[in-house]
Amino acid sequence: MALEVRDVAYSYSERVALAGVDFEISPGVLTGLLGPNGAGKTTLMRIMLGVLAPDRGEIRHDGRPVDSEARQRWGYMPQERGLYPGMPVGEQVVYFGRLHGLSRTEATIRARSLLDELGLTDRWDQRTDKLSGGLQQRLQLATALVHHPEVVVLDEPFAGLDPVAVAELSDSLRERARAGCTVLFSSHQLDLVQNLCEDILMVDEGRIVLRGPLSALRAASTGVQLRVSVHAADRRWLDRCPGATVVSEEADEVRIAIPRGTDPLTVLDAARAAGPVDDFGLDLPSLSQLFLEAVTPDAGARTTGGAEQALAAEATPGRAR
Ligand SMILES: Nc1ncnc2c1ncn2[C@@H]1O[C@H](COP(=O)(O)OP(=O)(O)OP(=O)(O)O)[C@@H](O)[C@H]1O
Repeated sequence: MALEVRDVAYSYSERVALAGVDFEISPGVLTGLLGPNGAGKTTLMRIMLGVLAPDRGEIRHDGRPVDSEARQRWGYMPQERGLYPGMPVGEQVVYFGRLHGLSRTEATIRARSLLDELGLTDRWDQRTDKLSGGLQQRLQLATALVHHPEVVVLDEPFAGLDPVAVAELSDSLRERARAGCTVLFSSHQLDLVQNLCEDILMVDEGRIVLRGPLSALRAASTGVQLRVSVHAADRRWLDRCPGATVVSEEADEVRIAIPRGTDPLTVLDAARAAGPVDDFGLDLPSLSQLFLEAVTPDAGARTTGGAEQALAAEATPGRAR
C-alpha cells in the first residue's frame, strides 16, 4: 500500500521547483515533508493531488499509477484554506462528504463524530467565518477526513496553531496513520514538528536532502551537543576539552558541540574542576541541525544557535547536495 513518488520534476517557466524527487511513504507512520520556504513542498503536494501535472515522473499508490478516481478516496488540506465562510460548520463537513460520494445520512454521522473528536461538537450550527483561525483549521481538517480517506495530504496543517492544538491535531493524524491511512503533512517550522513526525522527508531547492526515521537520522548525525550548567568564574575550563565548540551561552548554561567519539564525561570532569555543576546532559540534534548538516557539509562542526533560530523562524534556504 506504499505511496510512491517517482522522479517527479516541475518548473514554473524558468524556475525549477522540483528537480527529480523520488521517495515512497508507507501507511502506519506519520510522515513529515519538511523544508524551508520555497523548497517545493506545496508544488509536490499539488502534483500528488493532480492539481498540477508534472513535467516528468509519476505518482503511484498500491503499485498502480494514481488517477482521478483513486484520488476521490484521498483527503487534502490545502495551504490556502478553502472553506465556505457563510456555511454552518456541520453543513460544511456534510457537504464535503457528499462531494466524495457519501449519502447525506452517512456524511452526517461521520461529520458529527469528527467534529466531536476535533472539539467542535457545540459549533454545528455556527457560521464558519465566526470561528477563530485555529478552529477553522480544525474544521478544514474535518472536511479532509470525512470520507475516511486512504491517503491524507495536508499542506502546513500546524501553521498558526497554539501548542495544545498542535498536539491534539498530531494525535488525530497519528491515530489515522495507526489505523492504516497514509498520512503526509508539510511544514517549514522544523522545530515545531520535530517530535510529531516519525518519518522525515526533508526537501531543499526541489530535492530530497534527508529522509528516514527521525531516530535513525539523529543517531547518524555528526553533531553531538552537551548542555552544561556550571558556576564558574569564566569559561577557561573549556580549554581542557579538545575539539569542543561553544554553540550558545545563557547565564550559567553553556551548550557545547563535541566531535563524535569524544567522551562527554571528559567535559563533565573539566566543568566540575571549575565549579559546582547544576545540570549536565546530552542533547539530541534538532531537525534544524540535521537540516543544516544535510545542506552544508561542515555544519556539524559549526552549527550555531543563531542559524537554527533563523531557520526555525523563517527558514534559511541552504545549498542542496
Ligand atoms: N505560481 C508560481 N509561479 C512561479 N513560481 C512559483 C509558483 N509557485 C511556486 N513557485 C516557486 O517554486 C518554488 C517552490 O515553491 P513551493 O510553493 O512549492 O515551496 P514550499 O516549500 O511549499 O514553500 P512554503 O513553505 O513557503 O509554502 C519557489 O521557488 C516558488 O517561488
